[in-house]
Amino acid sequence: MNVIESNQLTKMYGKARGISNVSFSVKEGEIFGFIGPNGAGKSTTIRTLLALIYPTSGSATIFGKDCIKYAPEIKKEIGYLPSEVFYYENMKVIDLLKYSASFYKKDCTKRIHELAETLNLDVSKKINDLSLGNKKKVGIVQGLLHEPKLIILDEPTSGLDPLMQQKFFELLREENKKGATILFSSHILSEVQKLCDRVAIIKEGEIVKVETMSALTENSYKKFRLEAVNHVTSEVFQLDGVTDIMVKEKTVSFIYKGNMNAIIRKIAEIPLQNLWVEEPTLEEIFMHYYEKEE
Ligand SMILES: Nc1ncnc2c1ncn2[C@@H]1O[C@H](COP(=O)(O)OP(=O)(O)OP(=O)(O)O)[C@@H](O)[C@H]1O
Repeated sequence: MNVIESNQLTKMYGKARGISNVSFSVKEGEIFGFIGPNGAGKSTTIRTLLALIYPTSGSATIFGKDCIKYAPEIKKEIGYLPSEVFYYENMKVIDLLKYSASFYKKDCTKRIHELAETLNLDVSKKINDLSLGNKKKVGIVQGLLHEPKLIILDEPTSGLDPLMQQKFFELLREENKKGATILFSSHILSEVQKLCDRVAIIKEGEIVKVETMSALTENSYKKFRLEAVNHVTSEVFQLDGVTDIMVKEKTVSFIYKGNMNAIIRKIAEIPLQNLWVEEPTLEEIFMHYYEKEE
């Protein structure tokens, strides 16, 4: 079953593009990454799914129900951590969390204290006195205290130190093992790689690619780097499957996907000093997608 299904979702801010024709689905039990540079449309997509803003056209379902029409009902089963959190500064953390819990029918007291302990959050403090990272932790506890079936996180790690990020990821993996589906938006590739099963890449408001993490990182792409005896030009490497060519005097690098024999034959035409064949970093793979349609 698909927990989220977005169908040609479009949001215009007046004449300005928010997102256009965004279609993707998140399966039950998945940790799904949503990745793209600043301004790509991640928050707009998430806010539309949560009915915090309304789509200009297109539609989406969550748990099989229209996300706008059934928003109040759907939201009871969602834990949401927005990219920026704002609180009543004078409140104590515990009072804020109890207030958040009061919107749900179950008793969340035990879970609040478990989560606070895992994240080293002192719930007796006033919001005012918390650092940025600790405020973020309040948001995390708030998002998870009712043990939601779907967790939606918009750039959740900003402000968390590396150790806390690790704890937070462990927490998310535990929730996922217990059955929660997770939508995780980020512009940090390495953290998406650590956590997610599948990823959608969004660029300038449009989904460029949806792919499993393993397919993206494992087999298909190779990075070639070679040092020729003489100067070379990029024309030599105009071959199907070659992208991201960079030439600097006698050195050439490019990303290749395709038949290995074809590229090796091409390289063999050039007198070489040295040759490296490497796994591209996730950055290089993603840059390739970002740039592809320009
Ligand atoms: N309230 C708004 N009014 C007008 N334009 C907006 C509004 N919110 C977002 N936009 C525009 O919509 C586009 C998508 O923005 P969005 O915040 O969804 O991107 P994002 O991928 O979440 O980026 P970031 O990581 O920087 O938050 C951007 O061009 C942005 O300027």
